[in-house]
Amino acid sequence: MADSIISNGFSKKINTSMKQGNGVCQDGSSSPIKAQTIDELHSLQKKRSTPSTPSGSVSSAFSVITEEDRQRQQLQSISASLASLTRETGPKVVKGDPARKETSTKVAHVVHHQLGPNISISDSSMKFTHVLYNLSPGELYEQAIRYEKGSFLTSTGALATLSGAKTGRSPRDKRVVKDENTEKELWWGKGSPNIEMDEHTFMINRERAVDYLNSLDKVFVNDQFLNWDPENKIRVRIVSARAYHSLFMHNMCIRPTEEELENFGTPDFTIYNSGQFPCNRFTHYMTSSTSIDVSLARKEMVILGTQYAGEMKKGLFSLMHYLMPKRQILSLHSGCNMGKDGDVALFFGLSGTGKTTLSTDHNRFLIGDDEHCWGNNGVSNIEGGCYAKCIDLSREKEPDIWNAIKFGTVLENVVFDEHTREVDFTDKSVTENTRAAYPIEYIPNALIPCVGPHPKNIILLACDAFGVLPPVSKLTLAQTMYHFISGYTALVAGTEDGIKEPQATFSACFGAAFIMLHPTKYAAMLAEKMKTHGATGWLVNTGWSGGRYGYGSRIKLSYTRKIIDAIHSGELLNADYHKTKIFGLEIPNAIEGIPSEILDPTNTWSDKDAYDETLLKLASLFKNNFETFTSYRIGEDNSLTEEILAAGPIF
Ligand SMILES: Nc1ncnc2c1ncn2[C@@H]1O[C@H](COP(=O)(O)OP(=O)(O)OP(=O)(O)O)[C@@H](O)[C@H]1O
Ligand SMILES: O=C([O-])CC(=O)C(=O)O
Ligand SMILES: [Ca+2]
Ligand SMILES: [Mn+2]
Repeated sequence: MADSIISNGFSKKINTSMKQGNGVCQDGSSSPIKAQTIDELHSLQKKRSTPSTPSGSVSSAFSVITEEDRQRQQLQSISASLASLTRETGPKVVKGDPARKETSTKVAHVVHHQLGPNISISDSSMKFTHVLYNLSPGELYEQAIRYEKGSFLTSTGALATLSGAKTGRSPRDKRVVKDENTEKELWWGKGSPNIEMDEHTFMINRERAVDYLNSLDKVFVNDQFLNWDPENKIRVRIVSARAYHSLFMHNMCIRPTEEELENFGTPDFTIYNSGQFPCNRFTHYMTSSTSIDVSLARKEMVILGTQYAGEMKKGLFSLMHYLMPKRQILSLHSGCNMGKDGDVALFFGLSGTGKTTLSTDHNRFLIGDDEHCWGNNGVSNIEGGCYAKCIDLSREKEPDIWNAIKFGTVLENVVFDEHTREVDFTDKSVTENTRAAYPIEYIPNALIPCVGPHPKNIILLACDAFGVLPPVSKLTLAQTMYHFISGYTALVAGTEDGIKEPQATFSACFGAAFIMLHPTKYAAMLAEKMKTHGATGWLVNTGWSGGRYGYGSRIKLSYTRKIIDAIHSGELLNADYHKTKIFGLEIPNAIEGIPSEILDPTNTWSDKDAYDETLLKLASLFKNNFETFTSYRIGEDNSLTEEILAAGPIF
């Protein structure tokens, strides 16, 4: 009797002896533990999480399937995702970490295969693939720290990771299957991000990725959602080999509730991330050891040869750029926030121009920092998280982003102190593209669910390293379209001998790398929506002022924030303006809190000839870039097209 241990692990013996106070000397004043052995103690530590749907016969009157059936269906669905198409059978999948004896012995949920008489059994079809399904951040931290080199806890609790040889996306290795449908539907050829491949080659790469995943002891599977608009939610499954990838997507996609997960069903789209494993250079179409392949017909994406997690995020964004316009919904590479009065602003811009920095605004509600949809009911965020640049991040200038770097956040490619684990955000030793991926609710004034009414202001951000664009200008609808289609920014690329010249980048719709249809399709939708809802367009230069890179300096973030405040408040809508030469931009004469002279670049450049020369140079770059679009029609008739052409630089 005395040593009977009841099933939940509590020892009666210890409990009774404690109550009786039998005079035995006990060390310390705290109450003794309810276990007799170390193993018992450890078993007390972890409470099993209960499924929110009661299992077994109790609920059978209401639920159609039992918990056990549901679990089996879920594993079958995962096995089907991982099926080798040549062997026509899915791997044996089992839930749990293979390193844990308790889980690996419970192999009751093995998927049953119907092996036909002609299908030979191979070694790989005999082994188990352990599935780590929708793990929590805590579980993923442990997996990363134990098994992935370069994973460390930083001083604020964020997980530092290394993305490997690739620290940015590989747009020249992004391929899309061209078949009879996509040949007609998608944008192909010059300027298009869609590099073609045939279906057979896709299958070769898919098989390579799936075989790689099945050769592992364990894979991570995330079932999550895209798009906060409930009517246009997309279910995605991400199969990956690294805890880093699983945690990144946990943060970046919308996290399902327990109930939503139970009813998840078959995903609308699946990513196979075998990024540690290269593609085969002898395979047709391959030009490097990296390939990121999309098949819209199969609703699948395969990643080989790059571990950069942004490929998954932006691969899904490309998918949305295909699916949403089919439903008359515009997909946008933009940040989005909302004021207390419900005024919504969109922030377009290429990488590094300020979408995340400026949409994260302590005085406004954050709807999202990077990817949105604009439909008939308003805007919705596609994602469940934010992806901020971290280089030179400071607590003073960007407090909300700084504070979001805590437990659960993935910190990519940052450098930290070996001992204190404090991150040095100025260190570019690994890359300049250091990043933090965190759930959107880590920003205190995030609006959940992430949806809002129709936008009032459309802010086009350009980081102009030539320093000739004004800090802010008000645009006509035609000018907004011209600059939207141009998608200009200029960054600084270092050359071997140390001379640093600004490099103009034009990327249609401020995200040519992600669009799937011709840019004019998105532009026409934007024009129509801006007209219908009376939105105003603005061009904001978050780049250089007072001279080009090397002479002037980047405009202070605090000034840009004041400019943005004046747009939101309506102050700028009714301000006095004057027009610039060549670009014909309307510059406000004054803005509260900003020295007026900085608003017009003709004041800030000390060398006026250099200014004129640089302005002309940029204008001709715009003109050359726009040439490819002059033959396309935008909107119902030709009038908007002509207006847009006339809204470019004139010289
Ligand atoms: N005046 C300014 N306005 C905006 N950002 C500025 C300014 N000056 C410096 N910055 C810096 O520029 C960077 C803007 O990066 P941000 O993360 O907002 O880019 P993004 O547009 O979201 O790009 P991506 O699509 O790649 O995520 C930040 O590091 C920010 O601190
Ligand atoms: O995709 C990435 O790596 C980062 C990003 O948001 C962009 O480039 O627009
Ligand atoms: Ca961003
Ligand atoms: Mn982006």
